[in-house]
Formats: sequence, structure tokens, C-alpha cells
Amino acid sequence: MQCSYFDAHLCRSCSAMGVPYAQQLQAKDEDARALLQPDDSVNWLAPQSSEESKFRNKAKIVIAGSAQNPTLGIVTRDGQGIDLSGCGLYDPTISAMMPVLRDLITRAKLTPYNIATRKGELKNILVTVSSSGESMIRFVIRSKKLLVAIRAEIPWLQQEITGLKVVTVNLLRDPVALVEGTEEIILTEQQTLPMQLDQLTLHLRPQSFFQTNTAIANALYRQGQEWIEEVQPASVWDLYCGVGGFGLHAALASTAQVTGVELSAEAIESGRRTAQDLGIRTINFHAEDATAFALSTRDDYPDVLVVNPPRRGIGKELTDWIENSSIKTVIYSSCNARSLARDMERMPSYCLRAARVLDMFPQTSHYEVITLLQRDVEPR
Ligand SMILES: C[S@@+](CC[C@H](N)C(=O)[O-])C[C@H]1O[C@@H](n2cnc3c(N)ncnc32)[C@H](O)[C@@H]1O
Repeated sequence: MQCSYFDAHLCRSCSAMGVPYAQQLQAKDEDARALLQPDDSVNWLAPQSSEESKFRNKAKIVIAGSAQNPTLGIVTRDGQGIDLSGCGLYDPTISAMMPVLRDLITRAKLTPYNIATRKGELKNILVTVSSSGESMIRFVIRSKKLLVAIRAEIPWLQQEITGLKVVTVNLLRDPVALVEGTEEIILTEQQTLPMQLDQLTLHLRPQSFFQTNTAIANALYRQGQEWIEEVQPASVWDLYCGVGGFGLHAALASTAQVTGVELSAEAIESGRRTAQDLGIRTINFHAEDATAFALSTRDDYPDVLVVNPPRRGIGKELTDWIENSSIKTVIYSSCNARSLARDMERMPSYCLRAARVLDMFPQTSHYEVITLLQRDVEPR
């Protein structure tokens, strides 16, 4: 794949741009094997390839410039806006939205925030799209000044963008390097974006994490589900569950009692809504810190533990707890094989039985890797 932004050094985040795709995938597979366990004792499944372009279901668009002439992309350290609205990684629904968003900024006079002068209002626009072309747009603004103007434009936006379901404003008042704040105001009647997967439709509320590449998310949940089906557990925990992808797939394919745990209350609300929609009664969700949840349970261990933490991994407290538990099967899915390798070292009684690289982020060196960790012996 070629990218004019990359070639012009305007955006270098796709560090593997220009490298043939088969080579990218092989490099990721080799990286994971080298970090986790290269020998033949592990069933290394063939890596899951992705579409090379147009796979991103979300865009974090930084707005800069002026309302008359905005840039939709990123800002440099000195606050200069770089327009990346033609990024080839975006799902076509996102690409088609870009001129509409640009028009909106101008027609509604949504003055971009200027980092250097700390003036202006509109900071970022966050877009998520489903595979059926429905979308959620969130305007990250500095104060409520633009609220009325944005609300007034919703009918126009919905006319211009077919399938636009959810519009919100998110308040990020402080001059901090964050993408979004905690306060969200939903401006549409519909509050969740339905994300269609092969086996179920997840409800996505604002402020809930969703995997970047929907086709690869499907393959990831299917892989976890397959391993869970093999074990036939009576109970499964899905820690760092987000909107419940792993847990809900487990509940669909087994009779296990499933528990999802996640810090974001919005994500938990999304999971509950999906379970209700599907009539699944064998899953319950807790909005809580994953480690605190685990440590607060006594000897009531699940048969299968799924963990899918952020890049930092699950950390020493939780690995120690797992190592000292009676859990026999851990499915650990990670977007950072380095922190996964470190966490695995802290759980020496588990053997890596199977693993698979899934290419969630083509054109970069990043990837998802899902692992099946098991032990035969009772813990000390
Ligand atoms: C990589 S995402 C995975 C989400 C989900 N498994 C999925 O497939 O979409 C990691 C999730 O962990 C959540 N998280 C971060 N820190 C946490 C913590 N200390 N306890 C519980 N969840 C946490 C984040 O909100 C995010 O939803």
C-alpha cells in the first residue's frame, strides 16, 4: 500500500507503509513467537490476515485551523494542524463523512481549539462506524458554548450522513493531552451504536472501547470461543471485558455462568443491553477494577479466565493472584506481546499451549495475539 501523507512525512504512524503485506504479517508472527515461545511445544495457529486498507472502524480526528478552513487530522507539537482526511485506513463510511464534517465546521462556525493560544472550542471529532454503515459521531469540545449550535445541526447531519445514529458532545475542559473527557451529553434519541458481528450485535455506548478492526474482532472472539468450547467450563470470567465481546461469545456457545468485569460503567451498560437483547441470562457484568474484583473473591475461581487488558498488561498483583489460584485455563489476548511475555513469566506454572497472531493494525508493527495458557497440576 502507498500513502501520500506518509511519503510526504506528514504522518508516519503507519511504520510498515510500503512493506508488502505478506511480509508484514510474517514479521508479526515471528515477533510474537520470539517473545512468547518459539519452540514446537506450542500450537502456533496460522496468523489471521486483515484487509490491508479501509479496515479502521474508528477515527480520532484532531481539529485545527479555522472554522473557515479547518484541518481534520493531527496536530504537530507546535500546534500546527495537518489534514489527514484522506487516510486510506478508514472504513469507506468514515471517508465519505469527511467533507460533511468539514462543511459542518464552517457552516455552524465550530471554531477549532488552538493549543498555543488556548482559544477556540472544538478539539476532536471521534467517529465509530459499524459494518452495516451506521455511525456514531462525538464532538469533543472545551465548554458548552457549541452545544446549541451542534444540536441544531443534527437534522442536517442526519440528512447528509445516511445511517448516522448517535451524536454526542464530550466535554474536555482542561488543556490536557487527552482525546476525550468524562462528561458526555447524548444529543440523539438513540444512545447506542449496534456493531454487527458474525454471531451477535454488540451495543456500543459512547466512552466504551471497541476493537479497531471489526473483521479481526470477529476472528478474535471466535478463537476465544473455540478454546472455551473445548474446555466446556461451568464458569468463565471475562476480565477487561469492554462491551462484552469475549464473554457474550462464551455465553452463546456454552452453558457456563459468565462474569464480565470492566472499569468503564458505559461499557458495562452496553454489555448488559446486548445480553438483554439476546435474551442471555447466564452472564452478569460488574463495573469494577479487574484486579480488585479478582482479589475480593475468595476460593470461588472460574474454570476459564479470559483477560484482554490495555497495552500495559495485567500487572504483578493479578498475575500473582492467578498463579496462586486453582484456575486451570487462562485465555490471554493482548495488543502488546511484550507486556504479555512479562505477565507470562510471572505465572510459571502455566504452559503456553496455543497462540495466534491476529492483524488488528495493518501497516503498523502492532498486532493482537491471543494465547491459551493451561496447567495440569493443582496450584501450590
Ligand atoms: C483492550 S480493551 C479490551 C476490551 C474487550 N475485551 C474487547 O474485546 O473489546 C481493554 C479494556 O480494559 C478496560 N480497563 C482498563 N483498565 C481496567 C481495569 N483496571 N480494570 C478493568 N478494566 C479495565 C478498558 O476500559 C478497556 O475496555
